[in-house]
Amino acid sequence: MSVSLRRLYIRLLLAICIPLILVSATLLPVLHVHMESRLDSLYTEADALLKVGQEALTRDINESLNYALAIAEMPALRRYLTGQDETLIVDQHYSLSDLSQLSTFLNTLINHNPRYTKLVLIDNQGREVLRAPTSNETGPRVTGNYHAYTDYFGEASSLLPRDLYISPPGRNLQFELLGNDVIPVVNVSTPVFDAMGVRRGVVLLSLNWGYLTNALRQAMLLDPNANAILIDAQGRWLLDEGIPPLDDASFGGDFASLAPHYWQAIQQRNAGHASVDNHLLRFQTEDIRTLRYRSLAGTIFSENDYHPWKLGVTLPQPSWRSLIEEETTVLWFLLLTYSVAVAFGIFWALSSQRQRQLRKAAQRHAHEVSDLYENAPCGYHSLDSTGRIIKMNRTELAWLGYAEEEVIGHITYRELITPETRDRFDKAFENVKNNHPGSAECSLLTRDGEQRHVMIKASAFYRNGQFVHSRATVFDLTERKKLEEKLRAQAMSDPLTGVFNRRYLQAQATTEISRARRQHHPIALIAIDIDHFKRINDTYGHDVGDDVLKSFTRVVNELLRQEDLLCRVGGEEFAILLPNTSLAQAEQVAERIRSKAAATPINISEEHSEKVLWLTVSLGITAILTTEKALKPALKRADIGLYQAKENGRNQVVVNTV
Ligand SMILES: Nc1nc2c(ncn2[C@@H]2O[C@H](COP(=O)(O)OP(=O)(O)OP(=O)(O)O)[C@@H](O)[C@H]2O)c(=O)[nH]1
Repeated sequence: MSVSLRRLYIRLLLAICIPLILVSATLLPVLHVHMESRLDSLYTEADALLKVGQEALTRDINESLNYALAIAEMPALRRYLTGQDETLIVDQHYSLSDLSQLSTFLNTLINHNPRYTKLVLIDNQGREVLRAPTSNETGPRVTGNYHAYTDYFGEASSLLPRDLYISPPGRNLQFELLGNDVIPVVNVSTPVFDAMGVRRGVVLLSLNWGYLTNALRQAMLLDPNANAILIDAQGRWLLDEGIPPLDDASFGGDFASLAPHYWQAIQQRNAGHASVDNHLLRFQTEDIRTLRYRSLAGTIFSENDYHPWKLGVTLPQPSWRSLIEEETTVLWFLLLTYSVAVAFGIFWALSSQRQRQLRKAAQRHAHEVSDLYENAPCGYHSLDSTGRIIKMNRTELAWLGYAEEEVIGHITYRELITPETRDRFDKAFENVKNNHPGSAECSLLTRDGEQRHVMIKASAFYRNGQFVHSRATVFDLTERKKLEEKLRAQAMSDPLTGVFNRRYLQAQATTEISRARRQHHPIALIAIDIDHFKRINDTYGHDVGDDVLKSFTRVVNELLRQEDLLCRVGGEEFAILLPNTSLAQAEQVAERIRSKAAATPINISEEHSEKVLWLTVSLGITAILTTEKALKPALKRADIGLYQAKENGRNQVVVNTV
């Protein structure tokens, strides 16, 4: 995977993740606050429900206790119970109709109040003397039940007036009539005293515990999700039905083992809140013995290990999911925000990738341009209005042999130009400063003292009508000049021997003649022809003839001054222009050539063997008149001398005077 592609993927990942993080960072506090407020209201609701439930339960129990006390203090009941005491003389005034009235009253009371399951009057010996509701078979009279060993009788027998004993909630299995439902009951007993304050027995009132606790459940109906908890000090379940999530609980069940988490939370404190199994538990301790809601009771007794009870309310706690599901508008808004953010992020990732590609392309382009500027095959420079160099490319610096820091801002370009060509530069630079194109062919002086012939073409950079700097392109003409020189030399020289040719002789002769005229110097011309050259060609071949020609020119050149001009004017014919030379001097030169040629052996190789050739030359000499405009007449005269030398037998010099 390429680096740029990997970078794109990372950016896309960021584009998706960063909005997600930002949206989550925004959402979480909002949801958290929301959750907090939900929890607060849940706490408030739990408190309210607990209070309502507690009041309902308390009110019903207190009323029941008050009823028990009121019954115990009924005069008719007291009288009846006193009459049942065998140790006393039977009350003559207590008739059967009184008993019937009392029984009817009590039956009515019990039958019409579902809160109670039974009422039993017990004498001091524990014998049951009256019961409501009454069985049809037995009538209101004694049933024969004996309560002497029951807790409620035992406890109430020793209580003071208005004291009460409350039994632990339990099933109504003792002395119940067969056919009655088995239901949870609480037995409340209180002593009965006669008007004289003598203890006459005990009143037992069995409370329908399911009915009483129903008030608690009714209170929970305020919230369909709310459930009540009521357990005794040992962790026994005191409601006749279970609650979710304790559906298995039944009256008397071991709550502590059925719901250990709840039990653990409840057991630790008397009251408070706890979060258990995704439910909020609000609970408090209730001691039925200390309930004093409009109570007439004195002291209330009970068995200690049953009290106090724990009364609680559970409410399901809000979950994050339920919270989000409730806030669908917020959820949609956040999803929209997230989508927009992701879309924007992806757009950003793609566009930044594109920008990066463009930037890279621009950098590459700039680099290419810079490279082209710096390493172009021509020089580039910029000059300020004073001609100081403000920019110069590497190529031109290399030509000149300077480092950039030595040139830029330190010297004027003019200083780099030879004095001979400086005027051309100055003129061209003036043109450029006047916003006209300027060009000049100049020679640059390099650091090594060499010269470079260049063509400078420049234009001006103007801003707001003001000259800012010049921009020049410099073409190196040195090589071209050399080539031109070479071509010119080639055009002027004989390709075989390297000496000048006839054209050059004629051109140079004009110059030399006019100089001789100006300087009043003599000037002479020698014509030379190799004798019997044809024979050499014919005998040894044309190549050997060429070698002989080259060898001869080398011999002659060694005998001449630098200003003398040896030229090949024909096949084996040569001419020598001798500036500043008199005819006599020319004759001496000619003689030297003749004798040297005749005395110089020429080595040739023929069919794998070395041979030596000897040759002679004939020469004609003439002086060039300064009145003559061209070489032609003098050349003719020299040729005549040459022919004469040939005629005379060759290998000789003939002077042809005018
Ligand atoms: N090898 C060679 N031979 C050349 C060249 N130019 C001319 N020649 C030959 O030079 C010879 C000149 O011959 P001629 O004019 O008869 O003169 P010669 O043989 O030197 O006789 P004289 O001049 O009378 O002494 C000819 O055979 C040409 O072909 C050349 O460049 N190379």
